[in-house]
Amino acid sequence: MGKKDPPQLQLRQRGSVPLRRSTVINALLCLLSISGLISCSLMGYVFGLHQSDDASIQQSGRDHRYVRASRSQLFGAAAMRQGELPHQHRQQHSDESKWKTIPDGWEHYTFAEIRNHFYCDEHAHDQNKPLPSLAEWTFLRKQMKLLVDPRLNLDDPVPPTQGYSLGNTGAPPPYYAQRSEGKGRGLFASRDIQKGELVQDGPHSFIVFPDALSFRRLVFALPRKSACDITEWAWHQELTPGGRLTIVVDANIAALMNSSPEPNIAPKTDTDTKLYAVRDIRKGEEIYYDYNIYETDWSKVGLE
Ligand SMILES: C[S@@+](CC[C@H](N)C(=O)[O-])C[C@H]1O[C@@H](n2cnc3c(N)ncnc32)[C@H](O)[C@@H]1O
Repeated sequence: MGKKDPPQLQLRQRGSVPLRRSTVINALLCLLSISGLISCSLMGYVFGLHQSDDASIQQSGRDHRYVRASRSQLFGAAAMRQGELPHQHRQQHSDESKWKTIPDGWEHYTFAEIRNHFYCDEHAHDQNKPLPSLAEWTFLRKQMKLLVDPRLNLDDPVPPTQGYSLGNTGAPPPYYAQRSEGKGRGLFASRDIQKGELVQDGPHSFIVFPDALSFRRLVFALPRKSACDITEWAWHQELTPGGRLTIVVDANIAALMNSSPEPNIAPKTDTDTKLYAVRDIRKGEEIYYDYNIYETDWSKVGLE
C-alpha cells in the first residue's frame, strides 16, 4: 500500500532496457577480445613467440649433455623480469625495456654484450647488495638443473645459504657470508682455521658448464641481478692437467669469496679445485683467494 518497489525490482520491470545494455556490453567485449587477439599475435610475432617449442634451443654435442630449453622457458624468465621478483630491489635503470627482454641473437652474445645487456656495471658498483636469499639460491639452482645440466644433483643437507657439505661430511665449510666493506658481499671464517686445512672443496660446490651456450641460456633465464651475479661469480680453469678450459660457478655462498693479492687460502696446483689455508686464519677474518691464478679471457671459452 503506497510502498514503492525497491530500486532493483523497478529496473527489472523496465523489461527491454537491461537486454539492450547487455547487448551493447557484449558487443564491446567482443570488439575488445578481437583487438586483444590481434595485438597479442602482433606482439608474439615481434618478440618471436610465434615460433613453436619445436624451435627449442638445443645444445649440440654429446647425448648425455643434451639439454632442451624451450623458448617459453626463456620467455618465462623475461616475463618474470617484467614484474621483478619480490626480493629484487626496484631501481631505475637507463633502459628497462632492454634488459627485461630476451634479445634476438642471445645465443651468440659475448660476455661483454651480456653484461651490457643487463647493465651489470651498475650492479657491480652497488655496495648495498643484500645476501642472496634461500629463495634466490633455490631458483638459481632449479634453472641450473633445467638449463645447464639435468644430471646435476644439488641435494645437500647443508643449505646454499651456509655453503655445502665440505668433503661430504654433512658439515658446512668454515665460513659464513656477510657484507664486506667496499667489496659487496664476502666470506668470513666461522672459527679459527689452521694452516693447511681444507677450506673450499670446489667439486662439491661448483657446477660445470658444458659449453658457452649453456652459460648464455642460464643468464638469460634469470632475473637481472642474478644474471649479473653469475657473470661476476663464474670463472674458467682447466679442471685437470692439460684438460680444456671450462666455465664453472659455485651454486652456494662460496660464490661470494673475494680476491686479494695476499690470499689466506690457495690451491696446491693450477688445476686443483680445492683451496687450503696458507696460514692460520682467525675466526671473523675475511677469507680470500687470488683470482689472478685463473684465466680471465672469456674468448677462450667461446664467449667472444
Ligand atoms: C666472485 S665475486 C665475489 C662476490 C662479490 N663480492 C659479491 O658481492 O657478489 C667477484 C666480485 O667481487 C668483487 N671483489 C672481489 N674481490 C674484491 C676486492 N678485493 N676488492 C673489491 N671488490 C672485490 C668484484 O666486484 C668482483 O667482480
